[in-house]
Amino acid sequence: MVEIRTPIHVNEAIRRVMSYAIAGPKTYVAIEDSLGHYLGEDLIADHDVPAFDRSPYDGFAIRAEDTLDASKGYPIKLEVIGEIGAGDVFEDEVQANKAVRIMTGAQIPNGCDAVIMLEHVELLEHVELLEHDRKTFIQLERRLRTNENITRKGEDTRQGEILVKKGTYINPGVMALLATFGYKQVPVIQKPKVGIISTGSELLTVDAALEPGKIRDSNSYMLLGQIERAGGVPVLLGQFKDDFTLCYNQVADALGKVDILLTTGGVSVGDYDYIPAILDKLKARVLFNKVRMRPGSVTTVAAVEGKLLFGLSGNPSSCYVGFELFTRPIIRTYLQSNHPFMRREIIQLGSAFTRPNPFDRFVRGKLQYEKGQTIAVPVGLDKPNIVTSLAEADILIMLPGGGEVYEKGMEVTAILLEDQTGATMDSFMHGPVNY
Ligand SMILES: Nc1nc2c(c(=O)[nH]1)N[C@H]1C(S)=C(S)[C@@H](COP(=O)(O)OP(=O)(O)OC[C@H]3O[C@@H](n4cnc5c(N)ncnc54)[C@H](O)[C@@H]3O)O[C@H]1N2
Ligand code: MOO
Ligand SMILES: [Mg+2]
Repeated sequence: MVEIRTPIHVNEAIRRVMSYAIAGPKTYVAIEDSLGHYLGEDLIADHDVPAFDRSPYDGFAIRAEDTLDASKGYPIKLEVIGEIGAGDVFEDEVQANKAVRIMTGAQIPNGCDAVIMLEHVELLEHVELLEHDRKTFIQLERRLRTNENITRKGEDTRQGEILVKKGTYINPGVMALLATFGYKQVPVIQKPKVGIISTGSELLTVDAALEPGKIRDSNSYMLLGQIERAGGVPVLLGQFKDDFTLCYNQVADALGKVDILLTTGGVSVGDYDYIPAILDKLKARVLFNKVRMRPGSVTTVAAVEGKLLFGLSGNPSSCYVGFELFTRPIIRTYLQSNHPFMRREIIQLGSAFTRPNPFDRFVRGKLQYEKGQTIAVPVGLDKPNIVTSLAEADILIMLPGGGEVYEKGMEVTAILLEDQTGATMDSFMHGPVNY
């Protein structure tokens, strides 16, 4: 007798998986290696930025009050008493009617409260004076306000501000902040090790020549990319033929080596689909083995020895979708991301789906931009065994199950696969459109 499975709603499946989510520990990486990690502590400004008043231009630091009488046709003259490059400090207090030549980024000398750009002054050299007594003057024909052209201390940020919250994805901008505040070593959340086991006697290695009845294992490498995109460290544990003892031993052994384990294939009701029996023998707690979704309805998730084991479908598109919906938020929660779920947006559907489906559909699609409108365009054939559609997909178009048909131009929800901002569990499950 073929086992009859009871399908559960996608949100219920997510809830069950998330009840086993754990947070990973903190560790440190060199700032050079921090891109793509999740920050392990709040990044708090420990000093003002900038830490001193500085010049935004190459020009002359002056005292605004000395320019009160300047106007078009009525120039005033200031004596240039020195020069400061970025990184240098002018030690003396600047007195009335004096100016200091200053470069962009240099600290404003004491006594000065405005900067005039090089292009806005005329430089006068008094050659009639003796060589050793030569003086330089600038002439300007406009009045400057106090603090004009000065980048004020603390303008960018103030000491004590939380600039980046713990659990934020480290992008190049966050790296700039880490460097600004002297983080040679960056506190990050340790990335989870995610093991991949491919099952199937039909599978060939990537470098093998095709043989009758066989296919190359594409799921392992697809999952490798998905794990990295989610922020985990993929661990390829091999591909195994459909042999119960062999697969059981591999799975049991792998559980000790990784934080999260993924298997692909062998999860349905076929004669050689051994994953359910392996879970049984491992005494794993099966959270679900059928979800009201297409593709990926056979996705099975179990908890064993405190770890989650994701029995993903062998069909490439089903495997892909099962990972994104259930494994990705587990990886992101491990990374202590504040937004472990994928962002969803309401977008216009690019083509019609006129055959109703009782299950919720997650159609591979891509964002297309037309005259200021964003359109969710399905890519490739919408079948679970399809691999080619995955290359173009940057969204999953959600089409809720039931009797409904979907016309071109209707508003639907798209899940953004490449976005790093993410979403909370609540906004993912109950966003603007329910499914
Ligand atoms: N009688 C039933 N048959 C099937 C059902 C069902 O409910 N009743 N469910 C179907 C659905 S839906 C799916 S999805 C698949 C799930 O199959 P399995 O997870 O058991 O996977 P396999 O049988 O091992 O393989 C399915 C398919 O995928 C190919 N495959 C497997 N591994 C890889 C890999 N690493 N790289 C690329 N392609 C892979 C494999 O050759 C098969 O074509 O079951 C349906 N059947
Ligand atoms: O699990 Mo299957 O992918 O629903 O097609
Ligand atoms: Mg099967």
